[in-house]
Amino acid sequence: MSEAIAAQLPATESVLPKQRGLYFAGEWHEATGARSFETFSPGSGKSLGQVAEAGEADVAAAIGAAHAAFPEWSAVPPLERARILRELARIVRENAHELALLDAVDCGNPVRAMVGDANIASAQIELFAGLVTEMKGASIPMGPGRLNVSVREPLGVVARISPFNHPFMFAAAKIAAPLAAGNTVLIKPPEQAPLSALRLAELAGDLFPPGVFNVVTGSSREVGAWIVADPRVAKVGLIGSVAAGQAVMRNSADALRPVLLELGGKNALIAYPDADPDAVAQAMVAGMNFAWCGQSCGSTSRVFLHGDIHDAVLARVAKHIQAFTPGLPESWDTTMGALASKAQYDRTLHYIETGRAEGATVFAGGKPPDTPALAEGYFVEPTIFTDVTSDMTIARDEIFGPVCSVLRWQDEATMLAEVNALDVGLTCSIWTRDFDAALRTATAVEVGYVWVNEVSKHFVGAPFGGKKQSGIGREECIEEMLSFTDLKNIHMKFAG
Ligand SMILES: NC(=O)c1ccc[n+]([C@@H]2O[C@H](COP(=O)([O-])OP(=O)(O)OC[C@H]3O[C@@H](n4cnc5c(N)ncnc54)[C@H](O)[C@@H]3O)[C@@H](O)[C@H]2O)c1
Repeated sequence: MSEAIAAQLPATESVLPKQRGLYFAGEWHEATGARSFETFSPGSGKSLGQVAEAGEADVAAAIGAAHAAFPEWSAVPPLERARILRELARIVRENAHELALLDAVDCGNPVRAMVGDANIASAQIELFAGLVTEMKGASIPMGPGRLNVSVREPLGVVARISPFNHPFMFAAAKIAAPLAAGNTVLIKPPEQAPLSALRLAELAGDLFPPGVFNVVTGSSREVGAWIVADPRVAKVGLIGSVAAGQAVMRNSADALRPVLLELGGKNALIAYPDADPDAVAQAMVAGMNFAWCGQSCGSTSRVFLHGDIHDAVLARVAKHIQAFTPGLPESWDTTMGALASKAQYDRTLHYIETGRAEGATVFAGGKPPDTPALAEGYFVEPTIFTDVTSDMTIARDEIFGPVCSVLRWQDEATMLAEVNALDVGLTCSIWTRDFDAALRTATAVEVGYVWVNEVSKHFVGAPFGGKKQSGIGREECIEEMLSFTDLKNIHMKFAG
């Protein structure tokens, strides 16, 4: 089976985008001064070529194109916008393997997992295509001869800035809601993995009138900062770290511009004494998203095991963790890829050292693999620390690497206080057969997304987002689309 699919995968060179420039106003542009930066494959260390390095004037030109296209696009009837989005979804689905391979070589995640990403992107685009007529307003009966209506209007230029862990999925899926609502978009893909956004523009850019969909690339955070500084941008949606979210919000203050922020997490998996130890062991591993080296905002990297089942769960973890062995991302059989960059690799190894130094026990992994074929890439084995306490650094910081911390608990109130002690609150996974405990805990945890006897999965249409410093706003649902609209109230009085 896997051989047959591997045979269908195109050669890596053939999936690289030919265009490496900036895409705006429906055309490809060189960056000012023909500046560029090099992008590398984190699995092999090999160069994947040059990509345009946008300067401030280039960013301004791309925003100008999006701004100029807004009146035309916002006037396109909703069902026509939906038709174009469905066409986009079809193109994404038809090219899922090619796009997945491109992401695999550029960001290090395994190709098989990235096919899933492309299909999720497609499903989300279809969701928003189906929601275009739900951009409804309301009316208030104000009496005879009067009509009071509230209408929803698109905002204008929406900027979407994304991180490296799901490059294509974020490029494709995150444009759907703003476009469905009649906004134009500018995307800024991650500096570590910019290629799939360029390929998206190659494949689908001409579906839209010029200026409706635009892409700018760059190797530094400045590019994102220039976007945020431009007063013509009506809303910024950022997926990234808490620090970047704070910067975007701060820099949006002068313009009094709304922001949509999907930021980091240090999420808890909580297992009660009645939970099935094998199911919890499996969930511990699944919740870490080891396929993409734990580089997922929703990863449940703090595992709170009740003392009664602590040892029984750990006794079953090895069996499940075996499913994840670091391998070359472009190989169909690979179940766990490479970290996205040297910075992520160094950061992960640093936290592993810190965990050891602070007295936690390495239960699994804890080092790069010994495989010679992986020596040039940024690979780290799936790592589990036991004997972790809540005051340890590895129990507090988002590592964004394949490192899971296991904590033992006895008293529910103490455990919940520890779960809620951090400034972030994105997801939580609760394992119990006791309905009361499940509901009590789901209510008590200060997060935006809770699973009971499930983990890791997202559900198209269900609101995803964080509380506290994990973000502002919700995505993957109708509220995401409505967040790219504003309400206008119109009161009419008719003669006679
Ligand atoms: N909540 C979610 O849905 C979600 C999903 C994926 C990743 N994340 C988070 O992303 C982080 C990992 O990604 P990262 O290290 O690439 O994040 P990052 O914050 O360093 O970068 C993310 C993006 O923001 C840009 N950026 C950085 N600083 C900026 C600024 N001051 N102004 C404008 N743009 C700026 C970067 O260029 C990049 O495109 C983790 O914290 C992770 O939890 C969150």
